[in-house]
Amino acid sequence: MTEAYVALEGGHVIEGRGRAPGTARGELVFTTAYTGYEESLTDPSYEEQVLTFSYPLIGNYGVREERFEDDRVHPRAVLAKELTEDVADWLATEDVPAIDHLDTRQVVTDIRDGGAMKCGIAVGEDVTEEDALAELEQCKAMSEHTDIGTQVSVDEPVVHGADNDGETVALVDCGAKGSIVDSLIARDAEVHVLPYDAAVEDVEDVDPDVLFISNGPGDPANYEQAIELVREFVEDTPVAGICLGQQIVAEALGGTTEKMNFGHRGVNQPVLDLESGQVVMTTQNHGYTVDEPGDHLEVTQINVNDDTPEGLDGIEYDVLTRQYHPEANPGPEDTLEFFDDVLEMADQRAKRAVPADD
Ligand SMILES: NC(=O)CC[C@H](N)C(=O)O
Repeated sequence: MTEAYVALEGGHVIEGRGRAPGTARGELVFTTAYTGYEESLTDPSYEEQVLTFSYPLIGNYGVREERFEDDRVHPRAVLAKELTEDVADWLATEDVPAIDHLDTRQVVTDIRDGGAMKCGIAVGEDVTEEDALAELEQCKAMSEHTDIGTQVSVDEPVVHGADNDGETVALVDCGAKGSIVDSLIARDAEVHVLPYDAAVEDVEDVDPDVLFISNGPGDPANYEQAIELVREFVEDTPVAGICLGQQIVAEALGGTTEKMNFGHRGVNQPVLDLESGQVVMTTQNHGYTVDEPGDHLEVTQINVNDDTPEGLDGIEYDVLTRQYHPEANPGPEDTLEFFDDVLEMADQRAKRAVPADD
């Protein structure tokens, strides 16, 4: 019989039904997303995390590659109340341990009370509680994954939309979701995807209209090179960022970030635009947040639930960032116009740089 154990920080072990074998460890988090499991499971931002779905049935519309955000599953393991055969088989093929028939309400309550925590997972014919505890023992805190970018980034620059006539984007790939690239290409941008540790010269070679910092896993403070790029280019080049990108931009420009208790992960996080007064529903997946924006950035959007910064604008620089995922996938498409706004910012800047001949 397949055994399946989750060892929680503090040593409490819970038992479930094994659906995909293996051992794993990671930061235990939950998402309230009720659809979009293929997109969430292939989102590189979940690297080094163990993902619990709070929605009880996961997999009821199958598994289709065209909905993937990357070419592999990123969470180290998956927990749910009920996983369908399709999803369990997919995770087994990907060597990602999966457990269901757990009381996920209790797991979510534990995370809400204790914060995102370390955990150890063991699933297999003859694994024991001790195997899960041994994984927990070796589990690192998220901030200790100091070079996590190397696990999720391209190794070499890749160009998408080379025939496009629009803005040239240098996208620093800290674990970019495919939909971010797709959203830019769909707006006629030429997208140069650069490694997370790209040098200043690599960006200069692209000569971009906008420097765009992607989403990605882990602690923003560990992306020192991307922070440096923002500092280096922000005076002369518009800068944009999504999720980790917003945090990196804040770190670069005198702001601060902090770890949240259990973060925001779901597809119905309400965000208020402070200027228009409009509230939109957003997709989110983050465990860190901007604390202080610093003197060069202004908070333009906030989370309705806890007032954390959701959008930043540059005060004297051309900067536009979002903490949520405007590209959706999964989730509501209320915020896709962020990409239009970023490309418009780049276009306006280019026009200012080359005064019209009259
Ligand atoms: N989706 C993301 O980019 C996540 C950003 C960062 N790793 C966080 O957890 O806050």
